[in-house]
Amino acid sequence: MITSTRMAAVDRNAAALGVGQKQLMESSGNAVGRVVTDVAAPDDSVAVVAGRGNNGGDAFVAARFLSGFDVTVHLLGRPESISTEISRENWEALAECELDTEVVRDSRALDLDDPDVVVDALLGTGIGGAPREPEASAIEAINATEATVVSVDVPSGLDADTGEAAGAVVDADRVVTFHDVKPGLEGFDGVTVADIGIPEAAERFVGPGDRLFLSRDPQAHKGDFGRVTVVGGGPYTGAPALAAQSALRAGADLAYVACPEPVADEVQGYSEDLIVEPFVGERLQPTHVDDLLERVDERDVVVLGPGLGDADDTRRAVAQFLEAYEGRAVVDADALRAVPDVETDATLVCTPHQGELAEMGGPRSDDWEERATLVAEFAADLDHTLLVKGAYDVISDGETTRVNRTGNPGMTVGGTGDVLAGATGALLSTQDPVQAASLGAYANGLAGDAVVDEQGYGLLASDLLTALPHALWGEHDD
Ligand SMILES: NC(=O)C1=CN([C@@H]2O[C@H](COP(=O)(O)OP(=O)(O)OC[C@H]3O[C@@H](n4cnc5c(N)ncnc54)[C@H](O)[C@@H]3O)[C@@H](O)[C@H]2O)[C@H](O)CC1
Ligand SMILES: [K+]
Repeated sequence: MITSTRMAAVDRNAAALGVGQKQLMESSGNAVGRVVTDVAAPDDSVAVVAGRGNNGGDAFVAARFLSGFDVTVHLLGRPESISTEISRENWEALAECELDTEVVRDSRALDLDDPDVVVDALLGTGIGGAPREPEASAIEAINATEATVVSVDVPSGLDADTGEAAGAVVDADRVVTFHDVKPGLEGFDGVTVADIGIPEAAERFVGPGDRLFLSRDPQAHKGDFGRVTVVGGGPYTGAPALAAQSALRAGADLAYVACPEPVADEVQGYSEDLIVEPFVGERLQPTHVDDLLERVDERDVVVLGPGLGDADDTRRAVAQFLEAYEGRAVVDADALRAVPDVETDATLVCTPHQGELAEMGGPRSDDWEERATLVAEFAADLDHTLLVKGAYDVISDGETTRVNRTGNPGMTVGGTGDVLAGATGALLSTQDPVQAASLGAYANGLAGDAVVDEQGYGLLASDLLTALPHALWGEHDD
């Protein structure tokens, strides 16, 4: 089962791995051609009804695999309005090959001429809202025929994620969908899921396509993108400041730092963008927990751990906080070792390096594939999401397992883990835990790669802060 955003992300990741959209379109079209050949009788007439997006492009390709039939390709709309290069190229190839094509400028002129088979390629996963004209009338025209209807990817008019039809929808006999079944097709008969050659790596490895999950709604207002509270500091002051600044750089609207009084001025000194909320005493202690829980109750995410130190009473405070907290939290550094022993309703993303994972009772393996399997098993036992840092970061909640390959040896410098924790915290306010951790690891590593490309090694964790926004939202030529 795959949602349309995840499908678009996998598509994009496949392209970044060198398997481009045009290759996928060729495979999609070939799969459609095979199913039509299956359902049609020799000499059947086939009417291909295509839209201006890649759904139509798939059908232009399919037409080339139907040479044994009497095929007419009807393009709904002007060729110059075909919305993608790869679709336009496939349309032009049909004309060059003198295949029977017709440009339908006005849907009333769409004459399907009573075909035996219709290939419905008007609208696929790119649909937005109820079908407008001329697609709406074309859908009615298709439904008015006696033909066997084969829909490309999804019946035109259907929302691939919800299975709802906001308006007209094609009454399909068969559906040829690509790569994985779409949620909206559940319960449909006659669905063929075609493998179109998307490499498993396009799903396994975090890539540029994963950034499609980030969106900034222009109607947004303060706080929509997360109020993040870093609970840290004590023996160390840089760590909570890095984590909080990183949360802002990764899109949080507000970053608070709850830290011991004696270091509050120092933490504030790092950046005026932080809202520092000191608690009395040298370090986090159980007496602070109730007030802390109250403070974070109205906020989105807590980042627990940077610079906390591992005094016994601090460890007890961490455990007590986690047991009572029911929100979303990133748990890092000294706070990690409390996790295996606490019962909590909180949604946690734990970000250990391999040494910290071992201290949590987790597995060790230098082989990333074996580590991915072992981490998934441990995450399932813990019932939380793990982001295990390494040359290959492994992210898993026990169900979904991703691997991130961005980053470089320059990032072993102190503080990069604090930056990762803060960025992941910001993302956790709008993304599901595995996606937040995947994007956090990807962006942190990409930022590190950008800094090292620019200046060579000698990277400072604070250098990542300025590179993070581009890593998440910038245009990349990958
Ligand atoms: N990996 C894969 O799954 C692949 C899928 N392929 C095919 O690509 C389509 C998605 O293509 P896309 O260009 O994003 O959009 P569509 O063709 O589905 O439709 C967009 C097209 O239609 C217009 N439009 C949008 N909403 C409406 C509406 N409500 N009324 C009228 N017209 C509308 C819009 O302007 C565009 O012109 C996917 O389904 C697969 O078939 C790739 O071929 C290969 C890999
Ligand atoms: K379709």
